[in-house]
Amino acid sequence: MDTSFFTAHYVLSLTGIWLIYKLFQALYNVSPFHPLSGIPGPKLAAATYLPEFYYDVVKFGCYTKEITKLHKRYGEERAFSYERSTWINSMLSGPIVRINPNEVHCSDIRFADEIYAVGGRKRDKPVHQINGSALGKAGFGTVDHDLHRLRRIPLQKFFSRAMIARLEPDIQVLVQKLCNKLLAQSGDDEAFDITMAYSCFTSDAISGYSFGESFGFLDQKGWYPNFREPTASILRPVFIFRFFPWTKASAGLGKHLVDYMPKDIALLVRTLQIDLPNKVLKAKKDMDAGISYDRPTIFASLLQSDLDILDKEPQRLADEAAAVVGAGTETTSWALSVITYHLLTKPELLGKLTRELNTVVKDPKNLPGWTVLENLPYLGAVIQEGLRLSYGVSSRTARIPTEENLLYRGEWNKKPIQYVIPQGYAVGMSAFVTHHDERAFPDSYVFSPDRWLDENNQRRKDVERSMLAFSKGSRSCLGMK
Ligand code: HEM
Repeated sequence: MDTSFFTAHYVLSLTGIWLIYKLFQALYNVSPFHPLSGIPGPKLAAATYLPEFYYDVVKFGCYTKEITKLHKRYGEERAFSYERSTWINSMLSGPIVRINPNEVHCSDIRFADEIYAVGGRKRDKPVHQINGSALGKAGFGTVDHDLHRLRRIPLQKFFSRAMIARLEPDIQVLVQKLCNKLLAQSGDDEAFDITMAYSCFTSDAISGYSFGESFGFLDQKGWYPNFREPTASILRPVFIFRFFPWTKASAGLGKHLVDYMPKDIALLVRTLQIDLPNKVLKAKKDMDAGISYDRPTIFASLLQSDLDILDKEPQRLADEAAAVVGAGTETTSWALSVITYHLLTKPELLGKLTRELNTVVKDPKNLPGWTVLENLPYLGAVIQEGLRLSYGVSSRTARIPTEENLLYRGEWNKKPIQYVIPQGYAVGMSAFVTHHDERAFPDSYVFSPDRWLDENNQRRKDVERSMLAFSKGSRSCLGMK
């Protein structure tokens, strides 16, 4: 018998053993012995990752919509209607569903502070989720609670309200530049894509603040290149990375292939993989030579922090910087685009906002400070509504309570319900699901800033509590201010 027979036999045996192992694993996952066995949800999702794979990888990023349906399906209860003399489905939606063998999804905002806890309550990020990020060494992509905390502290100082307040004059200069360019363009008859304009603006603002030098996208003629499309392109394989983490190695090859990529993707890859690591080295050199700057860059702040020496290694700091660019630019520019779209298509809302702004803006070329603007109720409401309908991170973001079980108590269909989410298992929420909870946001697809204000034109704290745009707790957005 030849060696190819033995090789085929060996491969088939290994495949068989693997399939039997997977079968037993699936049986255990749906058995009463599994710690999540008490949580409602489809059996196939409890047994395997196949439904998530199908909706997120094959149908590309559709599992969130499917999760919305699961909340509806597993919240329905049959009740007899005496009026209609028939059985009907009642109950709005089930608050807790099992969406894969090791993860639970929640649609009840009242439970958010338990999931995304603060203080000493430890919350890891699930490895399955982090696998999707090519920035494993950034705080954003850190699994372990304690390590994440250490990495977050210096960034938290860098993005504090006081530090951001010092940035205000620079932002005003950029806003003026943006407005001048938009006004100049509005004279032309040609339509243009406002999301590109905002992407240029947010990239310039964040790079100027974080790296001491702006990318300069607003200075170029027109709006291209910018990082909007390239960011979408490099985020596309996220779901494949999640299921096949070894494919992430391909992300590191980018810098060797820049000469063969489309111009804008090459620019982003060069910035993230070549320019940012070089900036770290320069910041280190400057620091060693005793050179300091009026306003520190993100790298100088991290290098001067109490982080472990290994955590100050150039590639990790470059990952941290790339995470800030990734997390901050497209979220913010998309929120601005959503707001712009709704204001331009609803002149009555634009009129109301303009009237309010006119009470404080005497000269459009000399805008009042944020301390004045933040007191305008309708402006605040427009921003909140834009954040709600732009979702920020629309897909789910989960946490693992590593040292405590979480107890969900609620009342559904006038009956008390209770679930225990055992420690070590992931539980998450999605802005897309939460922001369309009709109990908190009636007619949730309608852009309606008034929902954020009460009859006295004051902010409605109860509605604000239902918002998940910046996530919550110890890993919430650092750029919120
Ligand atoms: C409309 C604007 C923004 C929205 C809606 C938003 C939303 C979010 C959300 C939902 C998270 C949590 C993600 C998770 O749980 O995995 C997050 C994290 C983060 N955001 Fe933002 N973000 C915005 C702007 C910014 C800006 C301007 C910056 C910085 C310049 C920034 C930096 C970060 C960082 C560094 C993290 C990771 C925090 C950590 O893991 O400790 N974000 N953001």
